[in-house]
Amino acid sequence: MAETVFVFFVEIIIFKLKLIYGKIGIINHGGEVMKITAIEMERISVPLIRPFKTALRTVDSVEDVIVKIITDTGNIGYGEAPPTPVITGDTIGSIVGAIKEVISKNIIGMKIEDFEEILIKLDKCMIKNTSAKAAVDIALYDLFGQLYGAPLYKILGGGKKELVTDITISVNTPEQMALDSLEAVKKGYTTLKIKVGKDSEMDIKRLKAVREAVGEEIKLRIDANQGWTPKEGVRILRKMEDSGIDIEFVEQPVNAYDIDGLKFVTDNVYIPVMADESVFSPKDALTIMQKRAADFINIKLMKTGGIYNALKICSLAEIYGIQCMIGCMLEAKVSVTAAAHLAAAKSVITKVDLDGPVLCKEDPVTGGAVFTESLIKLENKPGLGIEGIKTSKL
Ligand SMILES: C[C@H](N)C(=O)N[C@@H](CCC(=O)O)C(=O)O
Ligand SMILES: [Mg+2]
Repeated sequence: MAETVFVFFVEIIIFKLKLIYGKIGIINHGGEVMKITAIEMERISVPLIRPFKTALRTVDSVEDVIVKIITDTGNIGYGEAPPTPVITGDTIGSIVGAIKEVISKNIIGMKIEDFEEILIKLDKCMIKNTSAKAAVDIALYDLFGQLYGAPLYKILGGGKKELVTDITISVNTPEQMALDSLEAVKKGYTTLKIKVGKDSEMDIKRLKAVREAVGEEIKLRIDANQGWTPKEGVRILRKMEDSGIDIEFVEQPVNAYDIDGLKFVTDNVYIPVMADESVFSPKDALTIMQKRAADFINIKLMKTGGIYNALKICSLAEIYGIQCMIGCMLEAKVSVTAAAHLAAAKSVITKVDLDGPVLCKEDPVTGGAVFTESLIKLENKPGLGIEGIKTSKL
């Protein structure tokens, strides 16, 4: 414990020194290559304010792997990956195994200066394992920002410094969901993401109760997390339309692999449909866009394997004229900061579901973006601006 706290403070001091000396030109990365010398992994365990419940699972805490990419210049790039077995298939063990046994062996010794080469290596060195790849990709982008002394959103071409996120209301009884929604609105949230997909008749009652509680001004988006069959989805959504409950969009009404079923829902309701679990790779996104199987795409770094592939989905969405949401799993501030930088840089990302950090009881991360309920503010520090993380050993 004492050792972890010591390392934490030393990391903060090193970071501050780099900021000071970087500013007055003593550290000039202009001529440096920044070689990767090691990849270390630790973990964070953060209790949630309340249980997070979806049609797929119930979780009480964030249990994520923290990745630190160490370089010969003393710079550290930070990344993070949550185990989300029901969506990505990844566990703590699989994330750690993929990084230790495959990814590290492929990228240690490479230069951050040769950025695209490293990202291609990372993408190609193994299939699947998108959470492990995302954690490493995020740490690489952090270092890339540090190498050129600019915050990631600027490196990605963006100028926006603030975002507004929704907050998720877990699936519970209609009464409980109405109370939770009201509490969120009192905290300043203007958009709520309502979890449904468990018992279709009850879902309509849930939505009615929430709408009654929060009034007409609050935007409601719903997420069924694959909970309905295509016909069931159409029936429920039409009932919602008929009862006049205004819904911004519905996320992933049907099974992730049922693209025809997703299209069936999209074609048969007015409420716009967003693909979430159906889209991991840019190829998945392209299929959805070509088939017009959904109206929107939810981009999550843990599904794409990081920013490198997320950018490709953004480009496809620009070409096809499809708006995207940036989402997250149960993630703390490191990976959600990376997602916020991406969203700030891409105007095709018009919707934000980055509530991971505000669902947590504690914040183990110093630095990064500032999360104040619905408001996310990006800092002007190099890369992600992470200063230190209270971690424990794996
Ligand atoms: C946390 C975020 N608002 C969210 O709902 N993300 C996922 C589910 C994440 C999980 O189960 O860890 C989603 O389906 O959009
Ligand atoms: Mg979803």
